[in-house]
Amino acid sequence: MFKQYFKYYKSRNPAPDLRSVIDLEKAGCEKSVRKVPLPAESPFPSIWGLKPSTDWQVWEIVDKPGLIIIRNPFTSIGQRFWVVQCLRDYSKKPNKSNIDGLIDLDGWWEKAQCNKETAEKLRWITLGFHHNWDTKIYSDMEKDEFPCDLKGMIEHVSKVFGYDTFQAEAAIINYYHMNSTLSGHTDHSEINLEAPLFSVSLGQSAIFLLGGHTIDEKPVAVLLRSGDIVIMSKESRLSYHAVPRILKADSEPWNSNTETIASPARDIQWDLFEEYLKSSRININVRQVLQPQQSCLSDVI
Ligand SMILES: O=C(O)CCC(=O)C(=O)O
Ligand SMILES: [Fe+2]
Repeated sequence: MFKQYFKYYKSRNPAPDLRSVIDLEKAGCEKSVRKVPLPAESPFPSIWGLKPSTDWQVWEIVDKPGLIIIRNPFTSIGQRFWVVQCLRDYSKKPNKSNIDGLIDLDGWWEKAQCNKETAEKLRWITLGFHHNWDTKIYSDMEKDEFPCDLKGMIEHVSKVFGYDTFQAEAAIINYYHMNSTLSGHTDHSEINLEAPLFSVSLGQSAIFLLGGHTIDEKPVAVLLRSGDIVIMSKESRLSYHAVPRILKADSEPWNSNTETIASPARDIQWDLFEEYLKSSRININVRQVLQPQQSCLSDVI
């Protein structure tokens, strides 16, 4: 069932009918989603490029309890900040990437300016506890410091939802281009599977499929736009999911209200990042690995 839907949405010829994709900006999605209220008097201010949480619009997919979507809670400058971090800063050692051994990661962003092929070669990097794609087992030996800005932003979001003890300990940054897909999988390598998973979309849009705990369950398809944050919690934490298609964005929230974008954000060569973003989507996928009482994997619980 899951695979059939993946193939359907991936297909170029014939192109899929997108009418049953849940689009939070379209009237008619009310039956598929319910609004999640946040505390009215939120003590959470505007930081990390996010608007104050009182301005966030939060939805839960009715058929997939625990699948929460925050509709772009970022300011325009906030989106730009995280794009720059993902392209220029996190793409440096000691972070690991799919281009290790092929291209010097430290020089990737500079090289990417002159060569589109080099730009498109970077598909993922890992931060903190490095995800091992072969064994799917995290290790204390394969761990680097988690960037404190990303930790700050994600833990801020987690607190708004009452996950006061959530610790951002591992992240995968996925770099997609217009023909990229991510096939169906579950994320189950973490010791702590009660902690939710936070997933930030930037740049071009995507169809996100979320099924159930087996591949036999019918998935829902949701349109994710730049800035949207998906939280996979509760029943949805261990559900199959995939990205069968990248779609051209119908708006560029990283460019709205740019007159208010002051230096130093103006000083960085934003046009280079903007060029990359025209045909790319970036996804920041953040997890807690350890149980609250653990300080490393070898701590017995
Ligand atoms: O790109 C996405 O929205 C999802 C990425 C994902 O599922 C993963 O990195 O495990
Ligand atoms: Fe995933």
